[in-house]
Amino acid sequence: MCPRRRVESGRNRAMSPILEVDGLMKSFVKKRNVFGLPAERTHAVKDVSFTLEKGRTRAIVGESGAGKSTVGRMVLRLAVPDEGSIRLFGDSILEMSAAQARKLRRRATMIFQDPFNSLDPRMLIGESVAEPLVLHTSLDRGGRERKVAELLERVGLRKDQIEKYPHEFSGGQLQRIAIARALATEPELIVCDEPVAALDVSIQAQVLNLLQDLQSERQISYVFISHDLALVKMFAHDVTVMRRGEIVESGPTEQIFDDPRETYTKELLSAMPVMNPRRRASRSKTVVTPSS
Ligand SMILES: Nc1ncnc2c1ncn2[C@@H]1O[C@H](COP(=O)(O)OP(=O)(O)OP(=O)(O)O)[C@@H](O)[C@H]1O
Repeated sequence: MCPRRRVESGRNRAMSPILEVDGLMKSFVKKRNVFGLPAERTHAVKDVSFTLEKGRTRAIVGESGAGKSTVGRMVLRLAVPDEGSIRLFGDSILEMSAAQARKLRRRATMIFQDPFNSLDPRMLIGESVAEPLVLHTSLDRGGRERKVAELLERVGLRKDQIEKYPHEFSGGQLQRIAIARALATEPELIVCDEPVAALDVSIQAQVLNLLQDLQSERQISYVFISHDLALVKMFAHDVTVMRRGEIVESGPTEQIFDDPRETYTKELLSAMPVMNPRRRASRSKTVVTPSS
């Protein structure tokens, strides 16, 4: 079911991070009193720090409500942390003006779990993919049409599908279209929030293979949010395990899967489905080594 991680060169290891997240805190109002003032807060993210290098993938894993999506949204300034700092491409995104943050949308973007919801049902596919080009580039109509055709072809769709609506596609095709749209401005970072969770198992591998190929071609970095450890094992170079807003453990994928330090990580791993239960005992020997 999972794509095979292709072996790449190790040259990125020594690179300085494109993303540095330090001491992030975020709470939400859970309940308000009769005067409308906050009475109870959810501490969604507590002291979260990690880095991500160019061309690499950091998975953020953990059970529902662990704070994974909130971290992903803060990385792109779609949510503002209460405390902490985020440096993206060397700049502090929390200190940027709104105009600078808009420019950042060219270089850093997001793919969501449900591609149908992330595409406007009333817009033709070609229009949806062209939208970021209208917003962020000076390409003229002809240039945009050529770029959209090239993007759709790259993600495995035909040019003639440009003039169709989202409801005419399968879930896997829609996620490919959402990826084409995300690629339009040639981003260097994509936050992928459960990008294949809504897809059939057979389609998950195809979409992840596409993301991996794009990473190899374009040196894109991914923050890969998932609760599916089997996919994370195949796809990520580094893993951050979260629970109740906090980091439990962080490290290279092979260390987290082969030699987890924390009880919670061990529990998560032991709950991981195994294709053939008789191989459970030897699972640690079958870990696919991510590129290093
Ligand atoms: N906009 C919001 N308003 C209020 N509470 C929120 C908001 N966003 C997230 N939360 C709360 O913050 C906590 C963390 O949520 P978050 O969605 O980040 O977790 P998650 O690990 O991504 O979960 P899931 O895998 O279910 O998406 C949860 O308790 C959630 O209810």
